[in-house]
Amino acid sequence: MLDRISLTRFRNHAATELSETSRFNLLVGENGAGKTNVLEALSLLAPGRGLRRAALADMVLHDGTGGFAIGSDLAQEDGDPVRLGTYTENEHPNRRKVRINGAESTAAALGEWLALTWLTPAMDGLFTGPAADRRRFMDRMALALDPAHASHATRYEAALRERNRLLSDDRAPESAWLDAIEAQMVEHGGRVIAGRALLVDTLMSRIAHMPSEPFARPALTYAPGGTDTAEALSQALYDGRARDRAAQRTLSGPHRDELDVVHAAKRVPAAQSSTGEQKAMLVAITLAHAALAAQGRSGILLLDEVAAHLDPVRRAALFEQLAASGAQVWMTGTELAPFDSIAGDAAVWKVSGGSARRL
Ligand SMILES: Nc1ncnc2c1ncn2[C@@H]1O[C@H](COP(=O)(O)OP(=O)(O)OP(=O)(O)O)[C@@H](O)[C@H]1O
Repeated sequence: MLDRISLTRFRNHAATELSETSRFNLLVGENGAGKTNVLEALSLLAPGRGLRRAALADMVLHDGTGGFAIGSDLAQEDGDPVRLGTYTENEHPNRRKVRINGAESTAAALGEWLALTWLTPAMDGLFTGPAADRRRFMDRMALALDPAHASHATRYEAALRERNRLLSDDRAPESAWLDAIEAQMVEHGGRVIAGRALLVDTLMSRIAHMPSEPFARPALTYAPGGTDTAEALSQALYDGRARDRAAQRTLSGPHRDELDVVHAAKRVPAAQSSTGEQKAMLVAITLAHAALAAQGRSGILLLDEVAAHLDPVRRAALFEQLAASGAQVWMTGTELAPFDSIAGDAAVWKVSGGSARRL
């Protein structure tokens, strides 16, 4: 469990400290108060770019001097808490540094301590938006099963850009060059394909054990972009050279993957389900992911404006599942009322103007 969370010059928080935290933590306040900023700060205690995928330089308090700093104590069952911290410095506003127990460390090392999962309003369009968002969603979740997944995805993308550049060049590309680039794409793309397939299988086996009511249970299918193994990718790239050169881009590979999501009971694609059903399916995926991510690590769930958007029955079911999940939960809302049933057991802060007051 995270405790003694401090935000220094982070977004609109000049100096905010949250201590005596609980399993359930509620941040309530008006729009623009700085609630999501607290969740974003927590999300930076994990590898990656945080829940807004924003540039680090944008996170420093406007008009402030120096970088930002985020710190927290991670309680241990036996022994002293582990001190986790991440910060930027004035000279390098886009480079983040990490300290664990005071010693310089890496963002990847944070992932060995904490398993962070989040659901934010920005994800509401996940099923209806571009496939690239769903691929990124799969890749972020796949990190829970293979910490190297992100690096394979990045290196595949880099090789893909290089192949596309060669294909769109006026001169015909040398086949030796294509051989070398395709070898890179196969090495990393093969891992991306395997990682996404394993993720979807693992999520589905967890979702299958969830009650089908009151949440809409989603059925997830990984739909590879033409190739479902490294060997098939290798062959498809080789066979597709002439076709891809005519198209001036690579037409098959994991950059064309899809994540198909269907409302399991109604057999309706998630993209055609109601807003509330889509939210409920996202909640189910988030809970399944949180459970698989937390194995051997402390699970932290960040739910931004989720509770108020569910009807009372689903909200009660959400709280029940959260309680059973074992994760530390951070939720935001503009009012306390939707949290009435759990507020008595929760740590509650009123957030306003970039500061937080314990209620
Ligand atoms: N780098 C920054 N420095 C200062 N303020 C910032 C910075 N980045 C964002 N803000 C401010 O933070 C506020 C938004 O905070 P946040 O998104 O946490 O609000 P919220 O409480 O979650 O609100 P809502 O209920 O509307 O989602 C905005 O007023 C925004 O201008």
